[in-house]
Amino acid sequence: MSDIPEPIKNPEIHSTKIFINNEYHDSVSGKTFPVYNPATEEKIADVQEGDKADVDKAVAAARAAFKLGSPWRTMDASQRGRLMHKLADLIERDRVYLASLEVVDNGKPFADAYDADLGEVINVIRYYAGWCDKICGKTIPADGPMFCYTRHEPVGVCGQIIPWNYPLSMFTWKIGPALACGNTIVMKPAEQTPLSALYMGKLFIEAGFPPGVMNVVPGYGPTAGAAIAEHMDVDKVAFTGSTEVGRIVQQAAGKSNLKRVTLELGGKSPVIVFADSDIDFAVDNCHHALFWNMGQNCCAGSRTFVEESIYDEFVKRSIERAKNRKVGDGFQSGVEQGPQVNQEQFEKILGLIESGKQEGAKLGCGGNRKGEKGYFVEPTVFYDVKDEMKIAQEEIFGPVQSIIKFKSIEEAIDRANNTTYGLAAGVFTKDIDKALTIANSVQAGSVWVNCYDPGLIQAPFGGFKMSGNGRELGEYALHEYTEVKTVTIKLPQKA
Ligand SMILES: NC(=O)C1=CN([C@@H]2O[C@H](COP(=O)(O)OP(=O)(O)OC[C@H]3O[C@@H](n4cnc5c(N)ncnc54)[C@H](O)[C@@H]3O)[C@@H](O)[C@H]2O)C=CC1
Ligand SMILES: O=C(O)C(=O)C[C@H](O)[C@H](O)CO
Repeated sequence: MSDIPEPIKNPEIHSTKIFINNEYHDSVSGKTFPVYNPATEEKIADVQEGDKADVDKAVAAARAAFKLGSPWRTMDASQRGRLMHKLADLIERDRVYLASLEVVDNGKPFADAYDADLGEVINVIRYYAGWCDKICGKTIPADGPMFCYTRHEPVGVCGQIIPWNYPLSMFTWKIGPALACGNTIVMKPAEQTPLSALYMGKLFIEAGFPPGVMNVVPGYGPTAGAAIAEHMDVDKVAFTGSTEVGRIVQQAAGKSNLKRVTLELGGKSPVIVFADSDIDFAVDNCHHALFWNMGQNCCAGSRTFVEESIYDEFVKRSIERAKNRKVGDGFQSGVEQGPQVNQEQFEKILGLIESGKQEGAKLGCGGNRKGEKGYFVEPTVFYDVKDEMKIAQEEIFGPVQSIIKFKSIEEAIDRANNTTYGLAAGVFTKDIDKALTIANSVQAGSVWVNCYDPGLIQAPFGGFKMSGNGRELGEYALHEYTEVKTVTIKLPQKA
């Protein structure tokens, strides 16, 4: 972890308006919506509420910016890279402010926001800045007297709908590859956490991006989000969030203009711990795999499978670790866990904890709200969890660990795969054969061996099965933001 500076405990809110064409606008309807601090339940700001009419304006701006001959379309790719590096410089300059904004808006601990989230944000933009002038087509040895080559062209106007768990990280996972490939963007941040995305508008202006390349429309899902997914002039939509809404977005694309769709959805990711692993190391990693970011992580290790012979000891140590987890306001130093993002998530989690108790899982610790104010949940560990229990099947998205016993590797693989999800998986063992057997057998977009979610921005991330479509991060994400055009030229003769 880098040195963590002092946070700004009461960050001034600079941007609450809709960002279109490098200007801030009021909503067409005149409506606003409130944004709350989940640690205090107090209102932070009223934000302009975007809806279809605002999305139409943003799409028109993005379309104009994408027009052939526009400054963005005629800009050298290397210059796009320089703009992105400038944007990363400005985020670095404002890192403490942006991290503080994430704390008041989302609730996460400042040290995590500053180090992990903002660190990732800056790295992602720099990584994709480097790609801008390295996105190449191929020359193809086609039959006949032909000169055949491909161009990797930008898709066009990209709608991007993001969640609240990593407001600025998810923003940059989406804009990084989209900008590197030369697209224009209409972004809808989550209604719970729009503030950092709106502030980014200022940095886009300062970095020198042409108007209309980046547009941010805050608002609700079924209105502003749906307007993007259904829009006839949006060429691609990228979505991160619940599987339920992912399905709606894909249907909306199918019913409108068949826009390209990439989806990064929920998970119920297994972590398989074999008896030969270093038990303290495995306990600590499985703890972080689940409790990181208050459990609000699409790839949270939410089914901890532990081999029978070490099960009791593993459970005992996991409970001790969870009991020591420091919960509190994200601005307090040393805090590991802040509040859940809002009342809806808080109630969903408490409801699932209740179902675990009712269905007979054993409660090792936690199980309740913490304190009287703010959406804090006690770090909770269930053991003797059975596969058919709701807590082992549904995405909880909260600080609730479920520890499950297994006997053989074959059984562990079958049970790990017995889910509609397929986002990630972890394995802890010192036996390379076991590690590779699991890595080759689990249905998951990412498999981590003796680590969990190391956050490698150079490597692709995405889901098998109902955890999504397409890949984010790394070189793979570039394929999701380009159309391949084949150009064939007839030659007088083959030479
Ligand atoms: N994969 C992930 O990282 C995430 C998973 N989730 C899961 O989803 C559950 C519910 O959380 P929500 O915030 O309700 O997720 P959600 O899927 O409703 O929200 C994600 C984004 O989708 C937008 N949205 C909602 N309805 C839409 C629609 N009809 N058309 C277009 N966009 C729409 C929202 O405004 C937000 O920007 C969580 O408890 C968790 O299990 C939630 C957030 C992130
Ligand atoms: O929750 C999500 O949607 C993510 O993709 C989160 C990533 O795993 C990552 O930890 C974000 O920093």
